[in-house]
Amino acid sequence: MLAQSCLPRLLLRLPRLPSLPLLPRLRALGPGLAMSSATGTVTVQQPLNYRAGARVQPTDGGQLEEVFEPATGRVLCKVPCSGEKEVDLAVQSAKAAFKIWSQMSGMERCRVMLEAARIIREQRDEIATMETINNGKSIFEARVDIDISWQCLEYYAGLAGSLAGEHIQLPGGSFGYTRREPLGVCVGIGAWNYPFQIACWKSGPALACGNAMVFKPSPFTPISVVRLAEIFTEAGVPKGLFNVVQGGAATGQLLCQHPDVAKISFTGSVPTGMKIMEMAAKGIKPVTLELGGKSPLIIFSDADLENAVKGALMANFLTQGEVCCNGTRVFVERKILDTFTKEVVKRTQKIKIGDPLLEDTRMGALINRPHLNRVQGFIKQAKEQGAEVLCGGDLYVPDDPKLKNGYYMRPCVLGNCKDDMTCVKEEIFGPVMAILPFDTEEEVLERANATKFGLAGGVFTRDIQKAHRVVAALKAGMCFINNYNVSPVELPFGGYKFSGFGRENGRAAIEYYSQLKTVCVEMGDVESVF
Ligand SMILES: NC(=O)c1ccc[n+]([C@@H]2O[C@H](COP(=O)([O-])OP(=O)(O)OC[C@H]3O[C@@H](n4cnc5c(N)ncnc54)[C@H](O)[C@@H]3O)[C@@H](O)[C@H]2O)c1
Ligand SMILES: C[N+](C)(C)CCCC=O
Repeated sequence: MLAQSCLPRLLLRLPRLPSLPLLPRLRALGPGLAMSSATGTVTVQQPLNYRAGARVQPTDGGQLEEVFEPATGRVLCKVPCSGEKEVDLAVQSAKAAFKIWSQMSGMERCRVMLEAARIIREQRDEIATMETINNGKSIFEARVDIDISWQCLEYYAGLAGSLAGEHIQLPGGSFGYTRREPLGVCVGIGAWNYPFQIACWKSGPALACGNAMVFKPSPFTPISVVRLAEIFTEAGVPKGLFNVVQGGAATGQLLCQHPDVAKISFTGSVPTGMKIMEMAAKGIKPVTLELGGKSPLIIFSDADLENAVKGALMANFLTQGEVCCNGTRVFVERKILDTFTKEVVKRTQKIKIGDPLLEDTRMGALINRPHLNRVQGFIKQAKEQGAEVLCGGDLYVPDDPKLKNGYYMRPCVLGNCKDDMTCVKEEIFGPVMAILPFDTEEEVLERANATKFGLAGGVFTRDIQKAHRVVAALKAGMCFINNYNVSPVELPFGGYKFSGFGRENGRAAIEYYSQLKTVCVEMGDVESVF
């Protein structure tokens, strides 16, 4: 399914890289990860904080967070949460590197970032393997994530050399100009569904603009971002430009409240986003919020059915459905409801679930046991409220004994859904699609927009006017016509309403990682009022 739709566009334009000999490939995983390519065999021993160009143990590491391998339920490592002292050391390290990096020309920054992109590309399979082991998504998808990651750094490297202000003529030969300047030390806080990619979506524009960064990944997925930090150092950024602190809410709060932090870029849930915004308000810090969603996907009866069905699966089942912009409310024009539903169910049942490191797996394990239970709870409640489970929704136990404690479930399609059901209103963040029939364009738009969220939306139709009319009326930041969940880094991504504000990717992100200085130049004498 994925191979036929988004991948050619994402990948085929890339020239092939020569494959690397085995030893450098293993070394590329970093000294901390003794890795074979098999699920259930990994150990992580080295420190996962990164400061001043090296892996470090936090000076005041507190509580230990267990990190799981979702495919097996094994503990991969225990990571100490960073305290106030470690957070301060990371910020000071970033502050020192900022002085050097911000004085470099855009072209100099471009070269370093291109080298980082090249290294990621070269080590794509190894990084994807780490991501799969720690997140549970299929290796097939993780490779796409890593491709999007290095493309993001390449894109912002390209912009770094052309960041510029304006020249404005004023009367009498006077003039003004603007300078686009970096903000300083930016904090990135990430969610667990796209650990490496989120770190690149934040560090790419931040570093291109001349900022430094301290990044805190989710405590569930602390592993791959440290590799990104090492790659930046190998590529030639000043030591301390990109630092990693590990921890959960308490560490995140210390970062947000640190007086030397100039900006916060957050990806995560709405409730945490509210707290981040409050902390940012107290420090008058600009903030980017990439939050959750419950996005509509509208299928009109004139759509190409084959594409619409593929689009609905793309909109719901990538990364086990743990995707912020998923089109989980699938509105289907009543005329094609039965045909569409039958086909969607048929293809959903064929999705290969299991060991995420196997090449033919298309759905791996959910992030952890509590989250799997939460998703199961939504399905139970949906049934109680009258929805019909058309397929899946139950736990899946793979035959392979080493996977028996992994967090697997069968992707679920719900029929007989109503707009006021919990499964239709709340973000489930799991592989659960709700199908909702509609009759008219006006009606479906009203219903599609009747949500507090506004991250994404999609429409499938062959009618070009209708397609553009519908997306213009959707109150969502990222809209798709005749596809879903493709993510070219050239396009800005971000939400409306409770889904947040600010943008990642595209030129637009530059606005959120820089500030504008205006310079007014007098060419004549001062005409004083006094
Ligand atoms: N819009 C997007 O681009 C996007 C992308 C991915 C995920 N998401 C959203 O993220 C959510 C799932 O991710 P999650 O469960 O990791 O979210 P979460 O809000 O629980 O945690 C996100 C991050 O915030 C940190 N954090 C938690 N409390 C904090 C606090 N008080 N102060 C500072 N930091 C704090 C966490 O440790 C983690 O690193 C979903 O709602 C999903 O839609 C959005
Ligand atoms: C790469 N995707 C599929 C567009 C996901 C973006 C990040 C949201 O969770």
